[in-house]
Amino acid sequence: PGEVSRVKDLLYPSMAVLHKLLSQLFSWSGISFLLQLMGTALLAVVGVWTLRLLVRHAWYTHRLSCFNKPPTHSWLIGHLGQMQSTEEGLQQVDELVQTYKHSCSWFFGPFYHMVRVFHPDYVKPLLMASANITMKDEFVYGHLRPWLGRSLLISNGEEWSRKRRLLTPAFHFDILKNYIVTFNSSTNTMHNKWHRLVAGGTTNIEMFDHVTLMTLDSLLKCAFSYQSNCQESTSQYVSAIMELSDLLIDRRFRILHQWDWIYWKTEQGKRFKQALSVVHRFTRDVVQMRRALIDQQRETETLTSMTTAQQKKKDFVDLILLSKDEDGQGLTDEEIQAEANTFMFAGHDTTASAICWTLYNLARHPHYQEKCRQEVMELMQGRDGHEIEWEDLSNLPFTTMCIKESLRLHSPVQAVTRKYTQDVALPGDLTVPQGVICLVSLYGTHHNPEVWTNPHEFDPLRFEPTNTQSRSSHGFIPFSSGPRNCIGQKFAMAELRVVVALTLLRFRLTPGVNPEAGSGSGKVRRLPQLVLRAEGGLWLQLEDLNESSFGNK
Ligand code: HEM
Repeated sequence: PGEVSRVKDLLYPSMAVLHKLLSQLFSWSGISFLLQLMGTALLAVVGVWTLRLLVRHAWYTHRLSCFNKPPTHSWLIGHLGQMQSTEEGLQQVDELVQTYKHSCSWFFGPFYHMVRVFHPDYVKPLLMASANITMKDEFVYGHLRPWLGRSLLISNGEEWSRKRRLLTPAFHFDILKNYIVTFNSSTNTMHNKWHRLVAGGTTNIEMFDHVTLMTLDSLLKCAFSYQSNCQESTSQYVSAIMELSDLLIDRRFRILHQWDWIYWKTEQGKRFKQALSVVHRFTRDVVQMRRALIDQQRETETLTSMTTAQQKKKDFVDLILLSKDEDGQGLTDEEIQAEANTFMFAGHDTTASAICWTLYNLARHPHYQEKCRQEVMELMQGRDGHEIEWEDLSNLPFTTMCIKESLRLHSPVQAVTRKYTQDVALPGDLTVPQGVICLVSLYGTHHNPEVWTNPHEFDPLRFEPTNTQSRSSHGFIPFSSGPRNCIGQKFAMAELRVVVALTLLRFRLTPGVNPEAGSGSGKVRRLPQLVLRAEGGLWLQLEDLNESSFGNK
């Protein structure tokens, strides 16, 4: 009882103080005091935040004053809203290139400053800068993170460099050789569909629908050895990938959807999450299954037979599962899933866009189309059937020139963005300050009249070896360049050559008509989204040059 009364003695005074304080707070004067306190705190936070923004703004305005700045709508919002993902947006880039020749500064008021670069001499120091100081910005790449995790495309620094070392062997020529059979068979499936459509009287065909399914089909076989049959019937995984790509584009144009906490509550955010769960479940299951298989083989097989088993493995997931760094460490299952998702994301739309625009350019230039066809026919002379082999790829020089010219004129990727942790010096005493977003315009560089005469004309002869020697190394950069260039470029170039060669062997192409646009001018309006597309699709007329069907059905 003595202890209890001591505790009571101690507690009662403090309880009394607490009671007084609470009653004061909950009295009218207390509430108003509390509100005043909160209001002052809020004002202080907003004040500090605004001051920080103003100082940052003044700092970047000063540092970027060496760059030309196109006129803005207002001092507050700057160029916000002036960059459009439309045909007009691309024409605006042409105007910037005409006017400013190499670079200009840009201001997405009230927060973001940007440097836009579109001349090879200015692009080069930025793309060739060490990967240690190069960063992918969350502002631009952040929306990809829920899908791609911390993968090669969006990671930075040491994490990126380790992943790049581990993944590079998967794109070695010796590995890519094995995929040629897949490129042939996926193309055959697409051509058999075209063959049936033409036989049934449908000759006007939208290319992106068909070619995107074909590139997804072939990537699924190369990445996961998965026979999705997605060109012939609906695949839940493929539909989910397409949904994710569409939703990413949609999100770009909705200001409120930029904040995750708002986005995930919207109808689009919920659809994104749903599609994400389909895609992630698929990749997780494949990786876990393969890991189990490899572990099982390790246990049961001798070292020699293991080597043979390893050699037999051909798909990306197997190769990545087996790759180890200098310390004998490989990637975790989560990391492998992220990379597999990235290959699917980065590889299907880009290659589809490149194929569609190449076919479109050849349709518009029948003499070049015929020259390519002759080249392919000579190559295939005396052979049974149509099968492009690895060794054939280097024997298609003119077709390759047409593909490259198409990649210049209609680059699938319009621009890449970077940030640097140090200042980067450009020619003419210009400096890109650390932390500022740099938009390297692949489109602008490829259409810069200082580099290319008549840049809007399709002229494959630009890529004749004698003509390429005198050109700047950074005038042609569809796969970007430097340490963060495209890891899949040889894969893509091989697939492009197989698809274009087989298509020309089997079909004659002429410009088609978008049925919804009616019989208007037929002028194609470019649509720069995640990759370059065409408004209302890209329509071509097909004439079947062969009676029978092709290869696998
Ligand atoms: C014609 C087809 C393709 C084009 C035009 C293309 C273009 C590009 C470009 C411009 C970049 C740099 C992106 C940036 O810096 O933000 C890039 C990066 C990348 N690409 Fe491709 N790509 C193509 C096909 C592929 C394929 C088939 C794959 C995989 C199978 C692939 C995988 C990647 C990856 C993983 C990166 C990130 C590399 C890194 O940061 O280390 N790409 N691609």
